[in-house]
Amino acid sequence: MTHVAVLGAAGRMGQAVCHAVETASDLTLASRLDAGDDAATVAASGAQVAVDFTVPSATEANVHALIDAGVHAVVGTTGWDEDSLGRVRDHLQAANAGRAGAADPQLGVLIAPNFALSAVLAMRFAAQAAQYFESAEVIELHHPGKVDAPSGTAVHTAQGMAAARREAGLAPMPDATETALEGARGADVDGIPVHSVRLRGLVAHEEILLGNPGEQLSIRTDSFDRSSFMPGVLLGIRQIGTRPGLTVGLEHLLDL
Ligand SMILES: NC(=O)C1=CN([C@@H]2O[C@H](COP(=O)(O)OP(=O)(O)OC[C@H]3O[C@@H](n4cnc5c(N)ncnc54)[C@H](OP(=O)(O)O)[C@@H]3O)[C@@H](O)[C@H]2O)C=CC1
Ligand SMILES: O=C(O)C1=N[C@H](C(=O)O)C[C@H](O)C1
Repeated sequence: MTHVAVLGAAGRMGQAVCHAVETASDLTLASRLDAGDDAATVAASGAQVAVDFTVPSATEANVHALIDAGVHAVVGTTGWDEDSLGRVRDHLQAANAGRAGAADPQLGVLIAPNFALSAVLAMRFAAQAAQYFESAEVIELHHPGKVDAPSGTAVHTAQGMAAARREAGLAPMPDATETALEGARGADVDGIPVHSVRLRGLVAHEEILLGNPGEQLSIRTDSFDRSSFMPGVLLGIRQIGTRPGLTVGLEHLLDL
């Protein structure tokens, strides 16, 4: 039986994760934490794994506190960049070196921009397709309660496509626009325009558009309900104990 703590338990994702953990026969919900609670206290609740769906401003400090407390972490919160990921990687390396040969397990942290299978596949397909098209843009569409823009998924998608374009030696995308209003062409993520829509009724959606003369490829992922993220979160909880160090992206846990 794996004991699980949930950080951000009262939030939209936190509530769904608590329910998923409570209904899984191999997991026990050890503690629920929210704003004002100290992440270091999860070890006292007996949790071996903590799940973080909080806010971008809190998640990195939570993860460092969890590493210090000797608890594996599964993180869906957005806001990570190369610097913050590097700090977690270094912290884990030092912590695990200190635990080498000890009875305590080596610690793992999984940080995934998106836990939905459709989104993970969309990102993979977009990176595969990117080198074959002159033009590429990303449109992400979310519920209006979302605190950040662009979405972590859109940033990860655009970065993967930009890397594939660079490796293939593609020229910058054609774009003769003289922008009259700032923002009209979206945010620039490694040269790929990313557009953010916030609309009541939506949950989490993304469309990747790739264009060539006379043709277009559209790749679309829709999370109509937060249940779409739960199989990925549960997979992360079940596997993180056997994956020491930092893993970024659910694709590494899937047989894709
Ligand atoms: N990777 C993925 O698949 C997914 C990622 N996300 C991401 O997950 C994050 C949460 O999303 P969502 O659930 O919609 O957001 P919510 O705003 O609904 O929930 C966030 C919760 O975290 C709480 N919180 C804030 N600070 C802390 C802290 N220091 N410690 C513990 N809890 C804290 C908030 O409490 P209070 O309101 O009192 O401040 C709130 O209850 C976002 O970054 C979102 O982008 C969302 C869906 C899927
Ligand atoms: O805030 C959300 O809702 C979501 N956030 C993540 C993101 O920013 O990519 C994942 C998903 O899109 C839902």
